[in-house]
Amino acid sequence: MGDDGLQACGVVMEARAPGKVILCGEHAVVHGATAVAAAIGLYTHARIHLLTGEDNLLVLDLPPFQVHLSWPLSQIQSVLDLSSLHKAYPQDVQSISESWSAKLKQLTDEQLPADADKGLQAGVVAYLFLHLYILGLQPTKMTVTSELPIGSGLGSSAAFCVSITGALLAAAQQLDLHRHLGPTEEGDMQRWLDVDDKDLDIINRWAFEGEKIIHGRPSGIDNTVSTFGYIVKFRQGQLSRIQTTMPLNMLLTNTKVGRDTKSLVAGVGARAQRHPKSMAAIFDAVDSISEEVVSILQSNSEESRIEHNIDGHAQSELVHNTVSRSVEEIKLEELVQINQGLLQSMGVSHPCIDAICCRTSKHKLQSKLTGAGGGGCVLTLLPHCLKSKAIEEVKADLAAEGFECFQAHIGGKGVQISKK
Ligand SMILES: Nc1ncnc2c1ncn2[C@@H]1O[C@H](COP(=O)(O)OP(=O)(O)O)[C@@H](O)[C@H]1O
Ligand SMILES: C[C@@](O)(CCOP(=O)(O)O)CC(=O)O
Ligand SMILES: [Mg+2]
Repeated sequence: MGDDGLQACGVVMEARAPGKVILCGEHAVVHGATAVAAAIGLYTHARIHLLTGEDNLLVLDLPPFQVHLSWPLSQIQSVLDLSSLHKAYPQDVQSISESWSAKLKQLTDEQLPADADKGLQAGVVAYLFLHLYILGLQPTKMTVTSELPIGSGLGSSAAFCVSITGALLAAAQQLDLHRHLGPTEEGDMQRWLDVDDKDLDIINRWAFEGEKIIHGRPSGIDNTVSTFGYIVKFRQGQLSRIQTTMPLNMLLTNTKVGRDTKSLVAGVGARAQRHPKSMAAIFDAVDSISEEVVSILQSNSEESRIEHNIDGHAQSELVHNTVSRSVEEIKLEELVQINQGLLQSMGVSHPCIDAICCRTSKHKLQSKLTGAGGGGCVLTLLPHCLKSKAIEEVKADLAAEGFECFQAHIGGKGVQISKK
């Protein structure tokens, strides 16, 4: 018996799914443009315990929200028509119907405290939907923790959907897992297993259905990069992995201004309806930026990183604005600056985001919002030659303004599973 008095039957599965940064193309990607995103080394963990039949409950623990919810299976059965579930099996990905959406909201609202975070309802509805469709009415306890700031543009909603989908499919014994032979991450004693590619596709498609419940109209880029990891180019549901030897270092700064992706995406959609031609031109410009970013990342780095002087002597780096940069870094910084300008035109910047861009530009560094904007996080490109002392100066400058800065590993693996 656990601390909470529940009878776990010994099967525990855990999935971890990374957050992301969008290097270029957020919002425009919802309207069909190309975007480039990378997984970051901050994870959401979903741990599922199968409970014995004595505990006829679905239990959901969300420590970041200090929320503990539990539904008797009999209550769920009395509210929902579960006949559609008999036909469903995990490979057959389904969308939530209007009637299920209304009933799951009702089940959620009965459990959530009156002062609960307003975005939380959608997350809980996504959990109930994914649980009932993937694992059915099996009694379980799911605990979801996260290293990601929630509602800050780092893809916590997608990491939430991907991790719970991974845990549910693992508990349903629907995943082929591979032991990877590489070293475990420093300090991480847990053994993480990679998921077979065909199963990653199923995780991704269910997680997209969860993102739809939370976001309204997601492009799918966040769940895709959280599932598959690495650096991806994404356009209209199609992804391609970007291999690059270019060092991609960035500083992430959290404005700590709360916002939700759903209303920002809806706001851009409304602006596009009011000004279809002008906004289409902006989305086209973003598409060109992303294509250019992809070709920079994929350029034959060693060769093109060498700039030749007029007298024919090669110099490996250019001195641009006092810090040495490769030609690619200069181009990337300009594209980041242009993309931020276009995001401002879409109406998704914020005075705090503008203040961070302004602060970092005083250090000759370029920044843009990442994710939905309206607050949340800003990324700042750090040229590979920038000394750690200079990085500390930028961080101190931003901290003095009340902003929180951090660095994260860029371009790591996607969802992984651990069995206990
Ligand atoms: N660990 C979590 N537990 C519960 N819900 C979560 C968690 N992480 C994300 N969510 C859901 O995702 C929403 C935030 O998503 P969103 O507005 O897209 O911001 P972002 O994805 O940039 O963090 C939350 O309101 C909640 O519904
Ligand atoms: C604005 C958007 O491009 C990214 C949203 O990312 P986030 O939820 O703010 O982490 C929306 C989407 O692509 O689904
Ligand atoms: Mg999100």
